[in-house]
Amino acid sequence: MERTHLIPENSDFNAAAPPEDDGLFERIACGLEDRGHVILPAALPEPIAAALLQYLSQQEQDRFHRARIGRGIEQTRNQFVRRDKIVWMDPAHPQADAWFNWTDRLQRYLNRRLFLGLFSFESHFAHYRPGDFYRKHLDAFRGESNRVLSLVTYLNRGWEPDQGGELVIYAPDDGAEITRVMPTFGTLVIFLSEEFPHEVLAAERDRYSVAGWFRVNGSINRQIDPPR
Ligand SMILES: O=C(O)CCC(=O)C(=O)O
Ligand SMILES: [Fe+2]
Repeated sequence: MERTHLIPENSDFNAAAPPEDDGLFERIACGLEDRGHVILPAALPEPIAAALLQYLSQQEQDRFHRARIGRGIEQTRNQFVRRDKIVWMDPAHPQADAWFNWTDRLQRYLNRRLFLGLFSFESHFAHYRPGDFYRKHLDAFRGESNRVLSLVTYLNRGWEPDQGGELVIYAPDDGAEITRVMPTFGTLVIFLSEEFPHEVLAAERDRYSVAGWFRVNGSINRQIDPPR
């Protein structure tokens, strides 16, 4: 059997550097350069979204746990700030391959294009049940974190405008509302972590997202900075 015929040319199997990503990566770079944030509806390539959905479907609900606010000993389970449940993604999981491949290529593209010096990436699934929220917050505080870029995408098919669950993004300077993003399937939201306060409004239905952070290397004494 000629196996080469099983894999069409220019298919996503060539994960090394599909040129079709460059248009998308460039749109992201331009948005970040001009405004510090970018919102692209239905932009995540379908095979990657599909792999994420499959990975998500293999996560038993009991693997989701309450997200903690803060780090180390200061971590508290703060029901007033956020109600979602999360599960960190494992880069070694077979269904995580497409996602981490893609975020890796994006990281390299943005480093080349914007000299961001991004060094690592971590991400988790989040599940918001009906009524769950995440109050206005920043993903990183200047000088206290090495999170540079926040990346969010959504895994909800058929989301309707009246179902709530929007991500509200506020301006860095005067705190005015900039935009509301519906959590529709494959929508990409990318913004500077230290700059943009944002919040997740309660929804009428279950809301699934992936949130991730690109970090710079904050290693001290030759210890590689541990993620999270
Ligand atoms: O799900 C979203 O729209 C954003 C989530 C978020 O802000 C976070 O996890 O830090
Ligand atoms: Fe956030």
